[in-house]
Amino acid sequence: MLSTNLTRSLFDEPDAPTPAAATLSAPELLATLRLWAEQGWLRRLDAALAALVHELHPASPPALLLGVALLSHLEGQGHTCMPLQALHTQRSTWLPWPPAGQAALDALWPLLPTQEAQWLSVLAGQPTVREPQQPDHGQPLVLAQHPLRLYLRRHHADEQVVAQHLSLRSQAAQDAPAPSLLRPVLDQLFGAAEGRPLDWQRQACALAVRARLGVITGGPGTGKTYTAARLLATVLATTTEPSRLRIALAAPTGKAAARLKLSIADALLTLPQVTSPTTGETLHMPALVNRLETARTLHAWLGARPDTRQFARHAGDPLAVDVMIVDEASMIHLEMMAALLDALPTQARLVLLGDKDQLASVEAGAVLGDLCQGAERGGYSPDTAAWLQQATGQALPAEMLATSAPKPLAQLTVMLRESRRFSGPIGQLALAANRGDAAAATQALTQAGPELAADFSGRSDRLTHLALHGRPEAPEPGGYARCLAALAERPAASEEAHQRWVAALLQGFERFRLLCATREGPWGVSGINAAIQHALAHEGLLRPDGLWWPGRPVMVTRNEPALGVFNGDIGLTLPAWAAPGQAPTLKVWFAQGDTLRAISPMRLPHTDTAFAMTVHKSQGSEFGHTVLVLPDQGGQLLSRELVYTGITRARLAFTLVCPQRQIWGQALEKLTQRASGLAFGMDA
Ligand SMILES: Nc1ncnc2c1ncn2[C@@H]1O[C@H](COP(=O)(O)OP(=O)(O)OP(=O)(O)O)[C@@H](O)[C@H]1O
Repeated sequence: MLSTNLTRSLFDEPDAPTPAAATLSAPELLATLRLWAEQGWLRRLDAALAALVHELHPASPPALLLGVALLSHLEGQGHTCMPLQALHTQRSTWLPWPPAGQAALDALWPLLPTQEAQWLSVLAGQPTVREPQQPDHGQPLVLAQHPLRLYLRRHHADEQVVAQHLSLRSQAAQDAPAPSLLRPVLDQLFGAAEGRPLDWQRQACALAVRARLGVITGGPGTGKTYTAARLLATVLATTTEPSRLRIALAAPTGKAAARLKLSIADALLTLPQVTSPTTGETLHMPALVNRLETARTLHAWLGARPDTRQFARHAGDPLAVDVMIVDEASMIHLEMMAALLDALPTQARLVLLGDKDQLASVEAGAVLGDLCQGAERGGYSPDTAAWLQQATGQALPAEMLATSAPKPLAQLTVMLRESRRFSGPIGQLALAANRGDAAAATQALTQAGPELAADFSGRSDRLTHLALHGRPEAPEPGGYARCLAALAERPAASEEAHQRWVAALLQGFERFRLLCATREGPWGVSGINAAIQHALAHEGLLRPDGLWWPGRPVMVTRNEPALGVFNGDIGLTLPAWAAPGQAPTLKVWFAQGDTLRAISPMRLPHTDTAFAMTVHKSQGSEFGHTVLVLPDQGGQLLSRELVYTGITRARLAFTLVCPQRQIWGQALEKLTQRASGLAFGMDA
């Protein structure tokens, strides 16, 4: 039933509801939401949550029931809250539903208040809604102000945890090395400062040791890991007992973690000699590299428990680390960041590395994006600028100083701007895509050298041919046929030879990958995987038989901590070593740094075939030749960040396959916006 007050207040509005909306009973509204779920505009969960709120409090106003369903829907799209004023003023941005869905929304839209004050009077005091300052009785919803936004309680709690920890960590650490101590260390690591252009890597090193948190963002090849290695050297050179420092390396995926460890170890070994101004001793880098533990996924560090949201490490039983460097931080969602900050001892230093322009995680929240808002413009306070000048010997340009009240997080964040590895045609394409400059991106794709190519033909047979045979003219031709031809060359001589064969096949497979925007449909992951598998079988390169067959590449789709593999890890199904006369069994092989892990397929029930994978799942990985496949229809998943992330997975060659040319332009135009209150929580 509609509450009488609400009905009256809605009818009093100039844009009074259509009678249909105004006379809708709660059961009718809930039935409509279920219908929307059947249409695919909402998830079943979204409609069920509205029903739960109604069940908890049958007098809940319809605006609340519809609002909850929309909030839950937005959560599924990666938002952590629903901005109530923006929902009204920018409806098509937050709810870009198809035309039929829009028409259905139109009919119920008058149920929703148009002004924050009206929302406040509808929601405040509802037994299912809590305001942050009110006692927590387990209300499923939280209403926060300035600006007014509605949360599912879990996200509000996580956001509070993150905001509180970040605020604490952003204060200058009491034991931060004095600028006079830092200066000689940075000069040894980066060369003398005088007469050199501003070096953001040097600034990043200095800022990251000033507080308990450092955020280093930058595009591919801008030297994030190069800087992180120097940062470690800086910490070691300025502490009194460097041999006791416990250093942890982490990333959201196993592949990214392994890559971080290799890059950091390489960078440490090529550092110039550094003498500690504290101890007077020269740092012994090989010893430090030997002491570095294997880099692990965040799930592994935190002790993720399968099928629960619980972690073994938390404030009551924290991680035993002094410095933690986390790469690919753009993939960390709100809940994971809350768990990480909760489990990290307060005195430990946290350094986040990542590219703020990449796709955010599938799960709700875009923490790195929130932290790096405005990073291009610096926003440093006069105090930070003076401290940096003393520590680095370089002055920040005036345009990098804050023009209004300086934000605490800006004082910890540095954006690296010069790409060292990514300056060729792929780099140019990535820059154009990141600017949303479709004309420049298309020109780069179609007129640059053999590194880049585009196929707008819409012919699936051409895509399958590309998947099998690559582009012979490209610096890394790619194509699965070449890689899988080695399947027939399994050595029988020795177990070592067999291991080398497995390692070479895994390496070959990593040189080429198809990345799709979508899962379903002929241009999505499942359709393309099926087409490639069929074509490889047709050419006699594979013999698919049941679910498991030699040459089947798989992606693990669930964390399996007991097996040492995690969601997103990629393996290849190959025979195990068998002594002469014995039948080999099939194993799924994973490369983990320099070692191979073989797991019985029976122990891996949660896997997908992975000739093609989603762009989302490719984050943290790079391939010699990357093929980005866009769908033939637009949709919510397409965005500039998705295209940019796809392009920046390519090391030597990139091919775009886009069956409808206008989809390319549409994708580049659409910049993703994720609702979050983190910045407001931090500034409060
Ligand atoms: N200041 C520098 N001087 C010389 N070489 C550098 C410098 N900074 C980075 N490099 C080199 O540039 C390459 C890319 O650096 P690095 O791997 O640290 O970048 P990244 O930002 O971590 O890249 P990705 O986003 O791919 O992880 C490396 O070979 C590194 O040694």
